Amino acid sequence: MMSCHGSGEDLLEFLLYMAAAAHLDPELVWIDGVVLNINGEEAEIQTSNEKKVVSRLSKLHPKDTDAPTDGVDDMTKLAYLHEPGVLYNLETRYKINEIYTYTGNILIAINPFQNLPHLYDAGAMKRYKGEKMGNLSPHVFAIAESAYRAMINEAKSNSILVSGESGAGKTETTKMLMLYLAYLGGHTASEGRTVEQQVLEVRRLSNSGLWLLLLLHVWLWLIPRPIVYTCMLAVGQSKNQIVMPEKHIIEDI
Ligand SMILES: Nc1ncnc2c1ncn2[C@@H]1O[C@H](COP(=O)(O)OP(=O)(O)OP(=O)(O)O)[C@@H](O)[C@H]1O
Repeated sequence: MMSCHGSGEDLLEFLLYMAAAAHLDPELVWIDGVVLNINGEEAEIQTSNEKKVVSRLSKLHPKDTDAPTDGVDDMTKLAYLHEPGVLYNLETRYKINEIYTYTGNILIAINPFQNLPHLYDAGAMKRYKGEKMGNLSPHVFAIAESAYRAMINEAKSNSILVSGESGAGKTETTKMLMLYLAYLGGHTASEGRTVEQQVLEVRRLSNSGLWLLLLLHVWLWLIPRPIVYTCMLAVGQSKNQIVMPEKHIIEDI
């Protein structure tokens, strides 16, 4: 919690908070506002939707007033890392069609529910090729690039974990990953099909692949537990992660 010091004017200027907002509007989880007065453990707040509310100080979270108006591309750059701060940053970026944001080396992707072809065209793939993660704006291609380079440099298999609720965009994201990996693999034809065609054909198997995974999962529950834990650990240790936040959380900001 930000400390309160200085004159009354300082208070207005410095104490910007986000308040739990469910009691203002059931659609909202958090809302930003300015603290007008503090009385003991309670604060009077002017919210950004022009309402005055009283909230307990313990329910307020400091807002990062130094963050750029269009948000930060990596959550680790936020001065305060708390739930409303993270959601506010994602929402700010989403409004300007920046659907990707890093948290360290994890990529958070938000479903744009619209086509953004400029994000995935040949020019974009060319830009990300050979670039280290973090040199360019957050992108699913940067994750694929980093996984691919690590695989080549360490001469070991690599994996990318894509997780999120149903409809969050996992399939679309996986398509983009495969598109980029196919691009890196070159376009040399083998058995009459280019690498790109072959990789994209694998994509069509993905739904039946999911059923196989489900069967594997059921089977794993029938065999001794240590084996199950080993498999889960292997997934948990994947360095390249893409997380798709649940839709309702983003919509509730
Ligand atoms: N990056 C994106 N660009 C444009 N549209 C997208 C993107 N990601 C998702 N969408 C849209 O959202 C829809 C749902 O996405 P998708 O099928 O990838 O979700 P999913 O997480 O795989 O869902 P499920 O787990 O139910 O299979 C897509 O059909 C597409 O219309």
